[in-house]
Amino acid sequence: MSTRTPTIGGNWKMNLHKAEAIELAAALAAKADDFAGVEVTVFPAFPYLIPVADALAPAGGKIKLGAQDAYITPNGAFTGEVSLSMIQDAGASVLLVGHSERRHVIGETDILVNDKVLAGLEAGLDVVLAIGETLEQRESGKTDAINTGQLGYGLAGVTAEQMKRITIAYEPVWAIGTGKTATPEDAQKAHSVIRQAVAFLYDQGIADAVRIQYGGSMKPGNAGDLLAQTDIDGGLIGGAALKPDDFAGIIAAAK
Ligand SMILES: O=C(CO)COP(=O)(O)O
Repeated sequence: MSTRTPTIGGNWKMNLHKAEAIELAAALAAKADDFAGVEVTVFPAFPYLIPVADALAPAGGKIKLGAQDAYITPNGAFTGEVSLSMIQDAGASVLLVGHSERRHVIGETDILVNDKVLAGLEAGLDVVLAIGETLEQRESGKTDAINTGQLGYGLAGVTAEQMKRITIAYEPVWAIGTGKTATPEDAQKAHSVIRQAVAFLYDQGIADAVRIQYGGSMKPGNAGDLLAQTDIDGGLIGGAALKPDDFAGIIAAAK
């Protein structure tokens, strides 16, 4: 049995306006005692980091605040970007990097993803590194090559000590927002390969300790079977994280 603490993230993406974000955060804060034993993080859109931090305050740190992205350099002339120190100032302690929507829609490269991982760690944040293959890559047999490649690029330069602050999110792109979930067996296979790759890059102890979350149409109804897999240590949730009962149901499944 794994000693890894399950970790469930709610990636709100570009959803919810201020009142809705506060309402959801307050509803989760009210349930925070039920989340004992599971690390829970929410990732609101940038403008709402501060009001969400305030709404989470009654949970006394039991729900972490994360940012969906940040730029790599200190404050300066970078129009439209948000710095690491700004997200920290707003209350975030976790940084999500390399989400497929940033890789495939916004066009972030492996090099920029790696720069963000290193800068986030350097700033003292915990970092969630998201990786995952597209449908075309899966159908052409490249799933493991893509995942291990994105993993290796993403972690380049990350020290063994810093690996304690890394969580990996395996999110098959074809399962995100589509209602198509990877089968527990397929997800387990991918997670196992990712863990072996961490052992290859670092050592077995680090591979055994790192948490690997699954993301892609995880819901209360399928979370139990996915989270029961040996190498699935949690979930990164999109759509179902916008509804407090669904998100709490997934957290309950992670216990
Ligand atoms: O992209 C995801 C989380 O980062 C998953 O999104 P869905 O749960 O909506 O498929």
